[in-house]
Amino acid sequence: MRRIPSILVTGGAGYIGSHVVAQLGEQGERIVVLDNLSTGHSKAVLFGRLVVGDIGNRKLLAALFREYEFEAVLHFAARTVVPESVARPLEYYDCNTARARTLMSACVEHGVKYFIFSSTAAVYGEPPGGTASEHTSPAPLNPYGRSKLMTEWMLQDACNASAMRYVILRYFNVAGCDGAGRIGQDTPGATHLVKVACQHATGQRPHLSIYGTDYATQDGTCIRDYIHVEDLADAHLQALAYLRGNNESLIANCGYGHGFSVREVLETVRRISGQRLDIRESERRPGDMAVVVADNSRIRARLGWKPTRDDIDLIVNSALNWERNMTARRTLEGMQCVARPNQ
Ligand SMILES: NC(=O)c1ccc[n+]([C@@H]2O[C@H](COP(=O)([O-])OP(=O)(O)OC[C@H]3O[C@@H](n4cnc5c(N)ncnc54)[C@H](O)[C@@H]3O)[C@@H](O)[C@H]2O)c1
Ligand SMILES: O=c1ccn([C@@H]2O[C@H](COP(=O)(O)OP(=O)(O)O[C@H]3O[C@H](CO)[C@H](O)[C@H](O)[C@H]3O)[C@@H](O)[C@H]2O)c(=O)[nH]1
Repeated sequence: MRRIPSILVTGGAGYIGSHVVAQLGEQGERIVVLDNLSTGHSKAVLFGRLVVGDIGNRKLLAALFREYEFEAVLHFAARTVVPESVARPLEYYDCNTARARTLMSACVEHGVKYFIFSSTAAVYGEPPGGTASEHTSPAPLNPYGRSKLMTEWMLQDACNASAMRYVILRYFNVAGCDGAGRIGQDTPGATHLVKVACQHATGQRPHLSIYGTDYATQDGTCIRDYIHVEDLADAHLQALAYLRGNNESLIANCGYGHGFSVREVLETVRRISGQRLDIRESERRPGDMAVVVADNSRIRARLGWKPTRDDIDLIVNSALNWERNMTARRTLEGMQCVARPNQ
């Protein structure tokens, strides 16, 4: 039987993966999404076939690789909540490292050409001076970052020993959603600042906390490099084109190269939403770094990546629109539930 040429996207029902699937689909790529729906949602998969299953399921992988000829694998599937990784480290090493190994092994066995891996700025820990370039030595401070760094190393070793090539993208702080409002960040238990601030501004959380106001920054709060999810999705399409262009494997940071403090982000959410925010100043969150910003010169030079949404107002606006739509949808679903018994 002739295998169907396709691209495999693991975790494609999740926040970032679903945005990449949308862009790949719009470009006419044939896609198979493999997702166990632990934090993802089937309705977020706008293109391609969704296979509900786990990246660690060897039998399922064997069946998929028998049916499809995967030219490339884009690997998003992971556990992603840092405090949870501290409390339950072995679950993170299992999902992010051990199961990734099972996936990689199937890729090498079946001659996948390209592997694009979702890594994280968390591999840098606290970069000296606050800015991380790909030359900065990785020094992750939590099990999440370590589980991703181990997978980077495993991927590099697997590619060195085979014909597979990789792009490892180290994302900084991802926020915002699809410009058309079809998909967004719907990850249960998300702890990301922009997400929780927009949830508060739309009445889904009673208050907000600033974790630490005594950092050595201008206003005492932590600084991060917030990147719009659609600019990040562009980087994946460019990474795929780069690998198809017969270029060598690459590690690249994905961030804008400048940051905003927690207070600046919250002030933006207040201004754009027009809502008064109930903000409480709390203790530092364990494991937080004062400043984490990307040196993005490599991704610009090597992938030709030119972000077009480097605007905190735009990021917050799109995240707010998503939360408003979600709230409206839930209200409607609630009304339908109430209406049904009387029908
Ligand atoms: N969100 C961020 O700010 C951020 C920053 C840096 C890196 N990343 C990385 O980006 C990737 C995507 O993150 P996200 O924010 O979209 O998270 P997410 O939780 O929304 O998406 C992860 C997806 O993977 C699926 N999944 C998890 N374990 C699986 C498994 N064993 N088998 C199959 N599917 C599985 C989930 O159901 C979900 O759909 C992750 O690898 C994460 O480490 C995210
Ligand atoms: O309710 C909140 C949530 C966050 N913060 C602060 O806001 C900043 C950003 O926190 P996020 O949780 O949004 O993001 P992190 O920088 O902790 O980590 C995120 O970005 C990292 C990359 O830098 C990793 O990829 C990680 O997976 C992802 O959660 C931190 O100083 C945090 O203390 C608050 O003050 N209040």
